[in-house]
Amino acid sequence: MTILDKILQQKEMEIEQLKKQSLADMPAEANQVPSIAKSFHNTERMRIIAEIKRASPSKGSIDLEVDPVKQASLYEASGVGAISVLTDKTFFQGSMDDLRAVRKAVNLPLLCKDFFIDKIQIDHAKAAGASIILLIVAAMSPSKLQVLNTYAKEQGLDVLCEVHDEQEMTTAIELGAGIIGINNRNLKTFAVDLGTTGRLASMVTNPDTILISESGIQSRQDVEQAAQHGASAVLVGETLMRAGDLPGTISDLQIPLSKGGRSNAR
Ligand SMILES: O=C(O)c1ccccc1NCC(=O)[C@H](O)[C@H](O)COP(=O)(O)O
Repeated sequence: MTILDKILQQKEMEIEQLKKQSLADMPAEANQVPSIAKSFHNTERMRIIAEIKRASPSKGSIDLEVDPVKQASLYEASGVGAISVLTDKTFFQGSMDDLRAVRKAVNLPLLCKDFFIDKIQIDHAKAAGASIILLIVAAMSPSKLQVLNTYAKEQGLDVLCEVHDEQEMTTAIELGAGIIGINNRNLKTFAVDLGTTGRLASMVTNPDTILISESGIQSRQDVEQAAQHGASAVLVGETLMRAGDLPGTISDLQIPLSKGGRSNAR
């Protein structure tokens, strides 16, 4: 059984519990933040989606003591374009409370980074203040992907559709995904290959698609490589969680996109 299979098995159990809980909605104004779909278009510099990541299956503990509000506020002050909050408890030591607290502290788009396989999870993410949710193509059938994608959009949420191989990219394109995350990490083996972004990005012909390179980004050189392939954003977790000089590290990664981002890049 792969780690992704184990995570999804755990999610099935959590979903049963979620169905028994009632939802306390966030105040409507809490979700009045610019959407990634709008703010990442025609960007003149690489947008950073900075992740709050206490631990992970591949790396174990990263920073178990992190204060998510303090970290998110530092990210915002450093000029990131969005914040990703890992809300999974079992494998990443995160929580929906983290997302809720961060929502109250910053005025940026928030990605609820979890393993969505049911509408009820989308309801909870929205209630906690998410502006965008993650749909991992490898985690479900194309028909379920379509159902959850439609449902999230009906709730006013953006969707980050995550792919790792050619077949998944074909599924994302057929879905009409406007925001595609190319995960450089294989979620079954943990192997990271930054070349994944280049390989899969070349399949995307719609110049309006926002491409995000995810995982394993450590340096300005890595970001330059992602930019060459049309990415206008990078999702960075561990490197920022461990950075000694957070503003300096973020500034270093925000490279200029000379042609004004992907829409003008082809
Ligand atoms: O990070 C993991 O070990 C992992 C394992 C299994 C499923 C998902 C996993 N990570 C989620 C992510 O997508 C990353 O946290 C995110 O892309 C940032 O990656 P990094 O910059 O390498 O911390």
